[in-house]
Amino acid sequence: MSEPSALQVTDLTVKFAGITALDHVGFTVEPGSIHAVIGPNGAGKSTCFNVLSGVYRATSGSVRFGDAELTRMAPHQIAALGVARTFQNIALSKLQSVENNIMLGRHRLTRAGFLGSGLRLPAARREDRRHRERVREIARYVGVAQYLDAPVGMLPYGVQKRVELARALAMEPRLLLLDEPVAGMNGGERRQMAEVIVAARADLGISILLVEHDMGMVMRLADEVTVLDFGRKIASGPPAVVQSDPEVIRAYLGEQAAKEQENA
Ligand SMILES: Nc1ncnc2c1ncn2[C@@H]1O[C@H](COP(=O)(O)OP(=O)(O)OP(=O)(O)O)[C@@H](O)[C@H]1O
Repeated sequence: MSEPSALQVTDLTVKFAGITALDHVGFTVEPGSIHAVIGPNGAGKSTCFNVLSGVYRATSGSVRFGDAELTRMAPHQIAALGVARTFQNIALSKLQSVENNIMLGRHRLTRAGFLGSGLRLPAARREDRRHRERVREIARYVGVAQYLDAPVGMLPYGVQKRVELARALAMEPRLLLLDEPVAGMNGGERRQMAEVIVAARADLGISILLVEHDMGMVMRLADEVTVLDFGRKIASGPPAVVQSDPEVIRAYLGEQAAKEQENA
């Protein structure tokens, strides 16, 4: 077991042509905690996630996971450190079975590699069997074991989201980045997903960083919340404190007013 590591974001700035999407943002995800990043539309949440997982480059600032500096790493190098992510829009192979999709998460842990498994060498076969056993275990854990042989595209949306979580867990991560894990789900699906997230933290001891629009979910799940607005951090702290912060209320009321104006 490797030592638990904190994720430390310091002075993170990301500029696109003419837009400062993140402006000197800082926060720490403590080992074993659930940390939420929230904020109105366009606040910079996705940009932040994309920098943490190596998809976007930071303009300046630092992201450290334990001793590693992530800002200059490619996505696969970050994944190899034990940082797994899910996507806002499901990124699974729709025609492939649930089992094969979850297996993809185990690639970084596969020693035999493509050549060995392609030639069906005995060692590769044994390894493949071991990985498939773990995949079935994880599938049971997130409640999708009954769908292992089904093509992902045939399954209800809420199940697909759980398969995506299973694929991320199959990487045996130390830090899990969840991008809007309950977006588009109904009430029952949201509750199930929340239970799995809480259980994953408790049973596996991993840290979880989530971006989420569902405030009820954030308030129930998160130990710490960081609030962004127009790329700046405007508040941080435990959910109850953040919820009653005047600047946070103002930011969300501003968003509400903008929506009402759009609909008028
Ligand atoms: N690839 C990009 N190129 C140019 N501008 C971008 C890019 N990605 C994000 N932005 C801009 O950066 C700002 C922050 O966007 P971001 O998507 O990070 O916000 P968000 O908080 O995730 O919003 P939402 O809740 O709507 O997903 C926005 O002004 C957005 O238009």
